[in-house]
Amino acid sequence: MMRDLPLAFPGMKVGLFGGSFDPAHEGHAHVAETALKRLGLDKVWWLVSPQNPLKPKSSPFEQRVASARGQAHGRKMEVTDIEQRLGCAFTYQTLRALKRLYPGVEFFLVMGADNLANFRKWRNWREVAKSVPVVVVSRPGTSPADRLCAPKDWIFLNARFNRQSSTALRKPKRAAVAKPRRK
Ligand SMILES: Nc1ncnc2c1ncn2[C@@H]1O[C@H](COP(=O)(O)OP(=O)(O)OP(=O)(O)O)[C@@H](O)[C@H]1O
Ligand SMILES: O=C(O)c1ccc[n+]([C@@H]2O[C@H](COP(=O)([O-])O)[C@@H](O)[C@H]2O)c1
Repeated sequence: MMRDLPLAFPGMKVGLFGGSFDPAHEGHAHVAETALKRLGLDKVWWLVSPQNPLKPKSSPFEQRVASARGQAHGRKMEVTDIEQRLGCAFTYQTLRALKRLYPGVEFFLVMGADNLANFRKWRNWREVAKSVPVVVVSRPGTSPADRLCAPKDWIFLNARFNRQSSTALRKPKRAAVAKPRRK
C-alpha cells in the first residue's frame, strides 16, 4: 500500500478537482468551494496534474503543488500529488486507480466550464463521463453551445463569475516589458 495517500472512508463524498495550477489562483478556490458547498461534499482533493496532455509543458510540478497549497484554504481542501505518484497521465487512469484504492467512496469530477469545449479530446472521454458524476462550474467566456454538447446527467453549478486565469497571471506585466524612455 502506498504511504501518505489522502484519507477517505466508505460513504464519504469527495470532489476531484484536477488542474495544472500554473499558477493556482482565487478562481480555483472559487470552483472548489462552490462544489464543496452546493454538493455537500466532505472533501475536495486538488489533483495537481503532472502534465496536462493537451497543453504545452507546464512549470515544475513541485512549484505548482506549492501554488495550489497557497489557494486551498480550510480543512476540507486537500492538495495532493497522487496523480504523479500513481503515474497517471490521463484522467481515466486516475479515476480507475482511485475507485480501486477507495472502495465505497463517492467521487465527483469537478471542472470549470471551459473544459466542455475540449472534453471530447480527453483520452477515453466516454469512460470518464460514465464513471463518476461530472460537476461543471460556470466560467466567463464559455459558449452556451458547449453546454449543449454535455451529457444530460452532468451537474451544472451556476455561480458568480470569477475572471481569474493562470494564462493572465503568467503574462509578463506591461511595465516589466516596456522599454526604458530615452532622455
Ligand atoms: N476563473 C475560473 N472560473 C471557473 N473555473 C475555473 C477558473 N479558473 C480555473 N478554472 C477551472 O479550474 C481547473 C484548473 O484550471 P487551470 O489550472 O488550467 O487554470 P486556468 O486558469 O484555466 O489555466 P490556463 O489559463 O493556463 O488554462 C479547470 O477545470 C478550469 O476550468
Ligand atoms: O485525460 C485527458 O486526456 C485530459 C486531457 C486534458 C485535461 N485533463 C485534465 O483536466 C484537468 C484540468 O486541466 P487544466 O490543465 O485545464 O487545469 C486536469 O486534471 C487534467 O489532467 C485530462
